[in-house]
Formats: sequence, structure tokens, C-alpha cells
Amino acid sequence: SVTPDKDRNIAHARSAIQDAASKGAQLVLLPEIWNSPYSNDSFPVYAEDIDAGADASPSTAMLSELSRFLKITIVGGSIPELSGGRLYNTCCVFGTDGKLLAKHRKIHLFDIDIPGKITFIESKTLTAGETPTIVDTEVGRIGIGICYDIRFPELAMIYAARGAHLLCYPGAFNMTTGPLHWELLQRARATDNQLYVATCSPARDTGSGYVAWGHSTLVGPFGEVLATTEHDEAIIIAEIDYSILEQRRTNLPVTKQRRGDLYQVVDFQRLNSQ
Ligand SMILES: NC(=O)CCC(=O)C(=O)O
Repeated sequence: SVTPDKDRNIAHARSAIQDAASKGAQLVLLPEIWNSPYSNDSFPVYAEDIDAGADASPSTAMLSELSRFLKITIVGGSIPELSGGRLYNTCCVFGTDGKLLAKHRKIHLFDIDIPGKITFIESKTLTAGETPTIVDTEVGRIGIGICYDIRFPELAMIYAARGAHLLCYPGAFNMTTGPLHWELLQRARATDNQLYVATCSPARDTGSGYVAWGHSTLVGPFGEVLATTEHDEAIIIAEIDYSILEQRRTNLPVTKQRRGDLYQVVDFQRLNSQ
């Protein structure tokens, strides 16, 4: 659960990570924007300069300290990041030695308008990241996306082509699209690419300005839901077995059967702007 009290959010995340590690977790995934309310008003207020050291970024300092102390890998959800006068929605990945292994800035900003249901324009305050992020960790090769990034299959395909075993998407889907799309998209990304997909959402708070759908989930390479939860705060723990990736890919060899001679992913926007 996320509140307007940043210190409390950091302390709360710390104890949840400790709890998960004490139950055997070797990899911990946190939600999107876990140190701040999810709102354009809050992002500038709660933002941290991640590259400027522990004092400037108490949220990531805590993640680094805990990953080293507990010897676990942490995919640290996301926090608002201030860098070079710009704000980003940023996920930091820490290795078992506490070192920052990767930083993913949300590539696709959540700008949608479904009248009467949900309007959110992240680009009012945030700048989009410019690079896909794939990272080698002690618990496998992980591709990172943040929430709305999951809607773009090309990103997941790139990660799969680069040998990812697992895709991690911290996310905070909403009450309109969440029921229809959240699980569907995770299962689609996992099935298309025959790999694991893990998501982590903030718990639902009906009193907040943005109400999250919740339902953090782990999906396996056959599109099967291996673990999930409802919308209240919870820690879910599940086993990931990478040895079945090869088996799934042998059983159902879609990668080898792809007809690259007939179709390829083309960036139409870039083509049209040339
Ligand atoms: N924070 C987000 O990117 C939300 C994405 C979302 O709700 C969607 O429908 O997509």
C-alpha cells in the first residue's frame, strides 16, 4: 500500500522486502510508484535524483542496502526520478551486492482519455525514457517495462530475442482497463514470447485520486497464471523454473516457425517521419 507519507512508504517497503526475503524470495519486485501517490501533482514533489547518492535518493538507498544485506535481487518497482531538470518514471534493479545493475525509464508514457472513465496524461510532468532495459542478474536475464510499457508487444519481443527469461512490469492499472486488460496482457506477453512475466501493483486505495486495480501476478511461459492476488496488500511468492523454458519452446516452436520472410516489425512512425 502507498500513502502520501514518503517516509512511511519507504519503511513499509523495507519491511515487506524483509518479510519476502525471510520467506525465501531471491528476487523481489515492487509496484509502480511505490514511494509517492500516483499523480502528476505528486511526481515533482516526491522525485529523487537517483544518480546523486544516498542522501538525494532515500528510496533507492534503502533498496541498495537491503539487496546487499539480504543478498537478494530487487527489481525496485518505480519512483519519480529527477534528472537534468526532467522527471521520469524509473525502475532501478539492484544485484545481490547492492549495486545498481540497471535503470529503466518508462518508455511509453500513460496518456489516455476514456471519457467519463479514466483520463491520465503522464506527459504533463514526465519525460519518456529512450532505451529498452535488459539486465543480467543472479536470478536470470530480466527485461524491464513499467505498466503501460506492457501494451507494446514489440518491447517484449525485443527482450525475448535478446534472451530474457523473465519480464518484470511494475504497474498500476486502473479500474476501467484493469479488469479487462491487466491479466490478458501479461498472459499474452508470456505466451507470445514463451517466458515468465511478473507484475506488481500497489494495493487498491479507493480514497486516493488514482485507484489502482491491484492483482499482482506471476505468469509462466505457457500463459499459465502461477500466482496472483486480489487488490488488498499482500506478498505473493512463487517458484520460477527456467528449465521449462526450453521445453516449452521445443514443444511449441513458434520462434523457429516465424515467417520473417513474410512479415517483420516495422516502426511506421519513424518511417513516416523520415
Ligand atoms: N500507470 C500506467 O501506466 C497505467 C496503465 C494502464 O492503466 C493501462 O490501461 O494501460
